[in-house]
Amino acid sequence: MTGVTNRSKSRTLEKKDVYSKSNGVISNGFHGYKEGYETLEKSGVSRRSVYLLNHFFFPLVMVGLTPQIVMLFWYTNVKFGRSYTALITHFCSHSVLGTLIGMWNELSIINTFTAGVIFGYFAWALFWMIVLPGKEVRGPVTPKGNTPVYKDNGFLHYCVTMAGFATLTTVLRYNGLTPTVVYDRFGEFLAFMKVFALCFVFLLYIKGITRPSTSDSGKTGGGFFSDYYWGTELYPRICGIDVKVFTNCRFGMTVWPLMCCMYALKSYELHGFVDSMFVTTILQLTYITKFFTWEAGYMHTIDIILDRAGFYICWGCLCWLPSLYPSVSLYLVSHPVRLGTPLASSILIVGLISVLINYLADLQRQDVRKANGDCLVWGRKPDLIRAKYRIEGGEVRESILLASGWWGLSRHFHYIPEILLSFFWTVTTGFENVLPYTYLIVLVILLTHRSFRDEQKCSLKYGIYWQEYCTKVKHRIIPFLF
Ligand SMILES: NC(=O)C1=CN([C@@H]2O[C@H](COP(=O)(O)OP(=O)(O)OC[C@H]3O[C@@H](n4cnc5c(N)ncnc54)[C@H](OP(=O)(O)O)[C@@H]3O)[C@@H](O)[C@H]2O)C=CC1
Ligand SMILES: CC(C)CCC[C@@H](C)[C@H]1CC[C@H]2C3=CC=C4C[C@@H](O)CC[C@]4(C)[C@H]3CC[C@]12C
Repeated sequence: MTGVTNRSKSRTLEKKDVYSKSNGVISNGFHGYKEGYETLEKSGVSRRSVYLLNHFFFPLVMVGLTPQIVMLFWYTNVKFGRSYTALITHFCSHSVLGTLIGMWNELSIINTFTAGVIFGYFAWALFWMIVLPGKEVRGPVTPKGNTPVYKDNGFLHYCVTMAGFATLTTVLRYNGLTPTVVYDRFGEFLAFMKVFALCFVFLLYIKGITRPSTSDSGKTGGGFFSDYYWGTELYPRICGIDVKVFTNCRFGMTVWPLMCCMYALKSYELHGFVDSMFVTTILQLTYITKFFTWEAGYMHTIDIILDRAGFYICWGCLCWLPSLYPSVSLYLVSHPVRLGTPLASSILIVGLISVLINYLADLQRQDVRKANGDCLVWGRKPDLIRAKYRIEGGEVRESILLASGWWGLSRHFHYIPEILLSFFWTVTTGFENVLPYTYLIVLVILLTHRSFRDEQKCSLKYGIYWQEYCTKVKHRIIPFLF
């Protein structure tokens, strides 16, 4: 072990001069637009066009389209027999605008029941977020040199909320009621959340400019749409509550399992026990439980350290996530599939193995850093790169890049079990319809895009040390292929 550490140290010294010339300064959260220009300029695209594309058209298109997509996705589920073909045929005969107007006319967005349930849940989540105990954990140092501190009570919060839901369900059923009313009126919930979240993100935009919580804030320099989409603050806190922890973990990631349970219950009310629903529910709940046991690790991912609290992250977790992530369960409520015990248990087993691999990979890089490299990886001394980087102000820090174990197979190997897992929880629906595969398709796009964004960030942060990692571990996601 010492050998590895010493070797790394001397390598670092050899590189000192090169490092100071390399671009070792951490990106300030603006997603490396400068590098984007340079690459595109080389290919003949003018700086002005790239600027407009990155700062104006892309955010504008995303802010304009994704809220409609969320609603249309739900509408296809309930109105068009879960068929994209039927939706497109309707577009052709009634126009897209006509379809959207028809959809909105069917919804009463402002109703006290929907608002009551949503704000009731907010109050519940905030209450437990504040009162539940948790170890103090420190996030990574920010580009401006701040170190955010979190209370690690996510797993407890998850347990309390699931127990609360079980109790509420029992009480309601005892009185002849059911929580599956959320399934019946999901369109209203979604419409309310969509509008609420758009306004909330606007308030965050204003807050980031006028009353930021920390120095990791400010405009992106790309105009209103860029600021609204990417956010104006990295770690906004309101009355001590961390906004991103709330939107991502206490809302998005907690509402997802609640909805899975609600859909499973609805399916049970309609069809009795259905094995496909059972398998998909167990796989999703296992994945989410895994997330909460590792929540402190999530504080080191680009969602938290790079992405600001804007439309992408906050609207995404308040609206996109509850609509899309549990959608396989939603589909199975009206399309129950009987798999039979051998097939159901095979899917369950391979799905659980996928969660385990994904978990072990995330844990491995975390453990190696915690032990400062003084540990074994797959029974051997780890292959490490002690990468230096500079934070704003010039201070140099060091971080470990693991180049063996899961992180030696490819640079984002853990995305493979993540994708396989969602394939397994989706394949329970069979191959009749493409609609339940929407989440899987979006996930593949999201993770591929994320791998590029992350590598751009790491390359900016670590300079030649990142190049060294890329030389050692040649492939991005799929070993020997990509
Ligand atoms: N279902 C979904 O929608 C999604 C799920 N996920 C899942 O979330 C989890 C975390 O996501 P992930 O994309 O990994 O998070 P991140 O992309 O944020 O993690 C990447 C970070 O890890 C550090 N890192 C990169 N390579 C190494 C290495 N070789 N050794 C040590 N540290 C390294 C770098 O941060 P540093 O600056 O600290 O060096 C890098 O920025 C995964 O399990 C993923 O599958 C992710 C995205 C979407
Ligand atoms: C606006 C939209 C087009 C896009 C919104 C995307 C976000 C909702 C998602 C982007 C990254 C996602 C996540 C990253 C990592 C995670 C860890 C994993 O273990 C659980 C899931 C998740 C929290 C996941 C949640 C959705 C995103 C934030």
